[in-house]
Amino acid sequence: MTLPLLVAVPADVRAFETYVWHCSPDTYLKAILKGAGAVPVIVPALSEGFDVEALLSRFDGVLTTGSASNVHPERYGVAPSARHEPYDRDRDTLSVAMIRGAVRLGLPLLAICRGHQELNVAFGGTLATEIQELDGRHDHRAPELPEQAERFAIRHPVRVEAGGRLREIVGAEEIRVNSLHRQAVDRLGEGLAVEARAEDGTVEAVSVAGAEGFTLGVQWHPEYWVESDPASAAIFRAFGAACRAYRGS
Ligand SMILES: N[C@@H](CCC(=O)NCCCC(=O)O)C(=O)O
Repeated sequence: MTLPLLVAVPADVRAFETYVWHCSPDTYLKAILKGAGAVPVIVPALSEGFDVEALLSRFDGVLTTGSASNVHPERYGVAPSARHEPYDRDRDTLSVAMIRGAVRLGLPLLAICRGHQELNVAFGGTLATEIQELDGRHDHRAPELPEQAERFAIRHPVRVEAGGRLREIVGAEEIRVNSLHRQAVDRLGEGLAVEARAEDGTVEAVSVAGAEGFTLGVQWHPEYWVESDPASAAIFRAFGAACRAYRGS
């Protein structure tokens, strides 16, 4: 029997009906299955109760998802304000630990949107909030439309840096991406390399320079169109291949 590839996904913590849930949107889980050929495993945000790096030794990759919640600004030395809310501090704790552990172990890491921001913070970087209010910046928030497919519609170009990991994956100097965020990388984390930028300079993708394993953070959402958009499919294919290679290593 061949053991399936397993990808760890840190849960969000949400209150719903009369319970607190540890959960993750199905679009990421389906993209891991269909795009990377791996089985997603949601890890509850209870990392005070277990050794995260020991847990990661049971996995072949890590994917950190997007979320409407924001990384708590105290994690990057900024005083909290209503402009940084809503928070999910248990998600912060688990996700940052999984990111650092994955990079240390050489475990493939794909970090998406909030996950991309967590990657930057995990390496000592900072985030800007409400970037649409900053001079010269575009509005990167989701359009206020009812249909999810309209909110996640592909709508702006990003320039892919020459010679980087992402350029190798997508094979193009420009791709078009979707955008559903109001925060973004401000000061780049120690040892991170910019892999793509939007026209307004927003950092849209990063990698960990010199990392042993596959590491890619993207501000957009390749999971949403993984079955129809070539660049999205290429990202998940490369992540899956890295997980298979890691399993074989
Ligand atoms: N909260 C952060 C990260 C944004 C993000 O992960 N968006 C995912 C989709 C959220 C939605 O459905 O609205 C930020 O705002 O920058």
